[in-house]
Amino acid sequence: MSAQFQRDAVRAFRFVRCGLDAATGVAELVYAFDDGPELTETITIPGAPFALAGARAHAVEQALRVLHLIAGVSYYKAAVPEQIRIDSYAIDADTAALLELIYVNGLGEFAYRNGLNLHGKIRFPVGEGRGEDRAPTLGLRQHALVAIGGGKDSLVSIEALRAMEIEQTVTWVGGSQLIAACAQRTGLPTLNLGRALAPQLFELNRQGAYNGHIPVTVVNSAIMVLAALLHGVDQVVFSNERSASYGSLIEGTGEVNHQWSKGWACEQAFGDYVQRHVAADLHYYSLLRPLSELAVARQFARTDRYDAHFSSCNRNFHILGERPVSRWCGVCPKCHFVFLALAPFMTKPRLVGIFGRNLLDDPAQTDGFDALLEYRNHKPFECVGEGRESRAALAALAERPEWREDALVERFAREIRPQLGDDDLRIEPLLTLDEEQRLPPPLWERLRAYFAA
Ligand SMILES: CC(=O)N[C@H]1[C@@H](OP(=O)(O)OP(=O)(O)OC[C@H]2O[C@@H](n3ccc(=O)[nH]c3=O)[C@H](O)[C@@H]2O)O[C@H](CO)[C@@H](O)[C@@H]1O[C@H](C)C(=O)N[C@@H](C)C(=O)N[C@@H](CCC(=O)O)C(=O)O
Ligand SMILES: Nc1ncnc2c1ncn2[C@@H]1O[C@H](COP(=O)(O)OP(=O)(O)OP(=O)(O)O)[C@@H](O)[C@H]1O
Repeated sequence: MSAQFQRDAVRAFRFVRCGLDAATGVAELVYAFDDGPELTETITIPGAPFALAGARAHAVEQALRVLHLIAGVSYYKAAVPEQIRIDSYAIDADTAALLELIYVNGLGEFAYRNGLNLHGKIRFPVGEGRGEDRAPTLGLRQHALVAIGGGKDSLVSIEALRAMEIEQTVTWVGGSQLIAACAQRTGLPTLNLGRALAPQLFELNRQGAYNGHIPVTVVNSAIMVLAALLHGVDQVVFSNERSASYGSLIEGTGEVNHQWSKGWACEQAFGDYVQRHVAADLHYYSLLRPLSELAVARQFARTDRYDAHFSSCNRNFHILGERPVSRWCGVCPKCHFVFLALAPFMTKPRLVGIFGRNLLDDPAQTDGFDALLEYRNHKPFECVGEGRESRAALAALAERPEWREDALVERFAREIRPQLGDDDLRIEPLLTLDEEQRLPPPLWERLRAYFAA
């Protein structure tokens, strides 16, 4: 970008065009501010050439457009202008409603941190004379593209699908070596989807664009839906647990959910949309929706297959910047939470071996753990479990001889626990399966049996 970016002078964000080259599997998603230079994000789906015709070609076009519209959130946020324009195709009211839901809620943390109010401000233009599309059934092959993120959650799903003998391909977006190593460790077929943000975005950031969190899970979901159609398979599986539906409670503001696009509202809206507008037999669902973070941690602890490979620490996943020296930084909210969530279900030497140290015996981490407990602070803007899960996990550790003398466990028992009622501190009620989920019905029954076993 040559001219200096003046975010407040921008009038319109434009969805310029999108296209897919079926011969190479490369999709281009093009955006612009006003009449400024084009910003092009590139998505690469391996496996080309793809033979597309008839209803499948139409479904691919629909999936490409919805990806274009959702991935635009990374660029729109740079200026949050009054106007949104779609230059090369029209959308219906249903599509506009989905996008407004995703943009307003998925940018909730971004808006809060930047002092913006997006409610009622984001309006996608609805084209004239378009009725609602009803997607046909395409006869997709029974097979799951399962998203892998390098952390514990997706590995729990992958092992569950393996146990239930569901054919799966372990799939991820981007160039993370850590995710690649976990994927390889599964021993299953893999698929690595390419995503390159428009390089000018980083320059816009340097020039004072608005910046902040975007709903990355629904962007990855839309990429995987496109990949599923190109590969002719009928399931896109994520591993978002029920705890993700609950945000941080901010005094004077209300609930702000960092992980909104991992929550139930997003899964329902996006999954239903895909079946109505893209392909009636393409199922998008989260296998872990019925589980809390603690239930996922308990399940993860049942095998040590990934101990030396996985990491939930987000410092591993930056696009820009240096790679961390260790898989676990040990000081961020995700390290704190995952250590705490696994502790009730693993031997202490195994857990300390994974992290390389005992985070609960380090007084320097007091504030970090207090935020998880919602004690004198709100739950961090990160993908961590609910406050009640952290409180129940610490209460359980306070009863265990091997943990109770560690600095932060001892402090919890002395200072915090007496202020809490016993009902708030039991782990067992947090381990039950919830009914809220959108798994294909026969799979739900089998999954129930698997987790109960
Ligand atoms: C790795 C990470 O946590 N990144 C967040 C961080 O970004 P940062 O500037 O420190 O570095 P980069 O990730 O390299 O990004 C550089 C800039 O690129 C833009 N950008 C990046 C990805 C994208 O999809 N769209 C973008 O526009 C952005 O301008 C970046 O500054 O801080 C940002 C907030 O300022 C966060 O938005 C970055 O988060 C990434 C989108 C990300 O992938 N985060 C996941 C690790 C993450 O938070 N996953 C959650 C799921 C949450 C959800 O679905 O909403 C999880 O752990 O479960
Ligand atoms: N690069 C990626 N490509 C595709 N899917 C991803 C990617 N990163 C994360 N995901 C998926 O997004 C969802 C949310 O990610 P999240 O980080 O919570 O999961 P995780 O890495 O499996 O576990 P953890 O919570 O321990 O980090 C998961 O279903 C995960 O598989």
